[in-house]
Amino acid sequence: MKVIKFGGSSLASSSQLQKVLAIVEADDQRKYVIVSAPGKRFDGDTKVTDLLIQYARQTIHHQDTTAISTAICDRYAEIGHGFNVPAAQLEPIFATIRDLPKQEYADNSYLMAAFKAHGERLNAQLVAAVFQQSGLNARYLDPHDAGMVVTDVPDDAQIIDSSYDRLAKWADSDQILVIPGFFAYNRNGQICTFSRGGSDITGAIVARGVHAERYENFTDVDAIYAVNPSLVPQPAAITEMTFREMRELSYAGFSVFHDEALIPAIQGNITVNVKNTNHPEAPGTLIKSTRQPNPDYPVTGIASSSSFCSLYLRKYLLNKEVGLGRKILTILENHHISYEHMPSGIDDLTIIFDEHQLNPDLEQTLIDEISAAIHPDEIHFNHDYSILMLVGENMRNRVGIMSRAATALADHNIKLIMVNQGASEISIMFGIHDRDADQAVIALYNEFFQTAKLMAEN
Ligand SMILES: Nc1ncnc2c1ncn2[C@@H]1O[C@H](COP(=O)(O)OP(=O)(O)O)[C@@H](O)[C@H]1O
Ligand SMILES: N[C@@H](CC(=O)OP(=O)(O)O)C(=O)O
Repeated sequence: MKVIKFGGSSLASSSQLQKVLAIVEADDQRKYVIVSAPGKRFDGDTKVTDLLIQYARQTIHHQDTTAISTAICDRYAEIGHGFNVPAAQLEPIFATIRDLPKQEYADNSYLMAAFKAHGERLNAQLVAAVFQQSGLNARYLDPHDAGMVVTDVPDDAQIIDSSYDRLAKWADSDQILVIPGFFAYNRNGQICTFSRGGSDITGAIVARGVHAERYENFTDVDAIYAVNPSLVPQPAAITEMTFREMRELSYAGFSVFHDEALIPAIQGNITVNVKNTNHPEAPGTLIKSTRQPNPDYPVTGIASSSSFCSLYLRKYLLNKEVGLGRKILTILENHHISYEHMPSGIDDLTIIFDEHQLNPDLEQTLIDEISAAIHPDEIHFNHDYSILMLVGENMRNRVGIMSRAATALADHNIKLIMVNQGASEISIMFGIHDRDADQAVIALYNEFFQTAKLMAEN
């Protein structure tokens, strides 16, 4: 049995859904179909999830929502009309969209979560109707009925482990189950979503729950490439990579697959196959527990992400002060803030955060409270901060990778603000300025892929 997830780009229009239908029909092992909300049809288009976010904001601010709700209905109408779905089946979808503001929500964060989740929920209902009309034995399965219960964080929920036993009851389904991605319910029955891009997470959870042999993740690229293809034309395609490699790369910017989706796949040891809806015969990329090393390429992938910021603090004799780390971490904990990394020196400490957790007021509060607690000689936030990651299982036993990387970056005059090697055996992390990020990825790609290619050819 396979779990198969289609991203927003694969479901953006009726012509894309035709391809999805053909893919599902082509393999009777594809029994669990996870769907995202309709995504972008062309460059500059808006994803339905983003339209729903606008709709939620206008509702919260008591603005006129006629235009935005019509725009959302139109996206479902185009898909439904493309398959001649009867009005009797489309009308409840439109009514649900129009009635979203009339429902009761505990507060605005649950309102936002419920609005966003309807992108997936209504699309899964529509896709199930299209499948049935095309003769497939398919039905919609709501995350509630599937048994998926998540933590009570409306926009960044985590699956609760007991969900897996309930999901197991759906194993070996005869029917094709069409399940919306991206959301589930907390213990009070309220909708909470995963973080953005989280339909990948639903797919991995269902794959683990029903003990799938494979999790196929269909998107709009032929493979996961060694670098983001928007930076380098036709970069090297990765045919196989390990879970650990992909987790580090997706965390640092490979948006093609959500980093949190790897955890259920690892726990269930389920091979993930990233494939292209527009080119399903291409083998795509396999993500699995182990892989064959290729000695010519010590590096598997290079990623960068600007969604980080750092808090720098200097205090003389920082290394001698007992309890300093605890005082800082307690302040962060009191504000429900997690940190990503914390490299330290003799007198200096840098704490790297996911920028989305912070805002100017909170930053000032943190500076004030940390200053009162430890009296630093210098303390400030730095937002011009990107993380650059060089990842590869083969780096583990190789000498000189750091030297090659640092030289390639220096040759392009790229300043290193932070270097972190050692915490992970399979990656090197650099902190650099945002403005250098793209050039840094290209410089490292040329060093580790173009040079290796030339050597292999000669
Ligand atoms: N290393 C990479 N390899 C392939 N695609 C990547 C990579 N890094 C970023 N991407 C981007 O990820 C996109 C696919 O992810 P996403 O937009 O979330 O698709 P979907 O709509 O299927 O969920 C690709 O179109 C590409 O622009
Ligand atoms: N629709 C949600 C969840 C998701 O996973 O979407 P996509 O598969 O289009 O990345 C989002 O935009 O965040």
